[in-house]
Amino acid sequence: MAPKVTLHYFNLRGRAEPIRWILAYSGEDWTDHRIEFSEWPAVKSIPPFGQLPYIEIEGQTPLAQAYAIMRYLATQYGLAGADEWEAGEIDALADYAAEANTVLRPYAGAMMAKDEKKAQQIADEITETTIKPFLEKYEKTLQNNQLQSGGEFLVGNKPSWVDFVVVQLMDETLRLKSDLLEQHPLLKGLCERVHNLDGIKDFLETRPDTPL
Ligand SMILES: N[C@@H](CCC(=O)N[C@@H](CS)C(=O)NCC(=O)O)C(=O)O
Repeated sequence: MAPKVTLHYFNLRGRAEPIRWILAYSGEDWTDHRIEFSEWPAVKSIPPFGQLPYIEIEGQTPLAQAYAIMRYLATQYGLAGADEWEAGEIDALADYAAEANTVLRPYAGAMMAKDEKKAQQIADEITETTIKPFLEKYEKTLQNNQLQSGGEFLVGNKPSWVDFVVVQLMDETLRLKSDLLEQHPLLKGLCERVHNLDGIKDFLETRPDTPL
């Protein structure tokens, strides 16, 4: 039996959500520890860089930084590509998604400040401009991968952690604009496939409803 993982994050989807999907997919027992904002000042000194998310695994020192955590867990659970080249391709697509997530951050800031008018204004702007090129690139990646390897995921012919990162990004942008994927059928199909993977389907049905 693999040592049990505890994931610490706020009670939000945010940076932890694709980590949760990796853990849910793994079929292993894990703990989804959600920290309230009121508790945070008292525990901020615990994680390595004073930030969330971080994970604890029995017998190890804590591991922080969302992408480092995902890479580590994905390697444990067969979600990090078939070889080192695929692992590199996965990293590249994940780093590209990190840029798209940066675009979404002002929206998250406005939501956290409970300024819904400003959040809506930001959502309208970014969905009309900055998000579209990301969608086009991911749609093209899926098209190329289908031609090259017959795969229905972003890299190779099985799911990897970057599928989870990109589908979460799609989920978040769909909350801003519900018809965003109408012109991107392959991305829409990827979202459905990932949402229905073993472990992830159950997790999505039972996760807490949070604003971000
Ligand atoms: N590069 C880090 C960034 C982590 C980060 O900014 N975490 C935020 C929450 S999303 C946080 O801990 N904020 C509270 C604080 O810094 O006190 C990662 O990807 O994990």
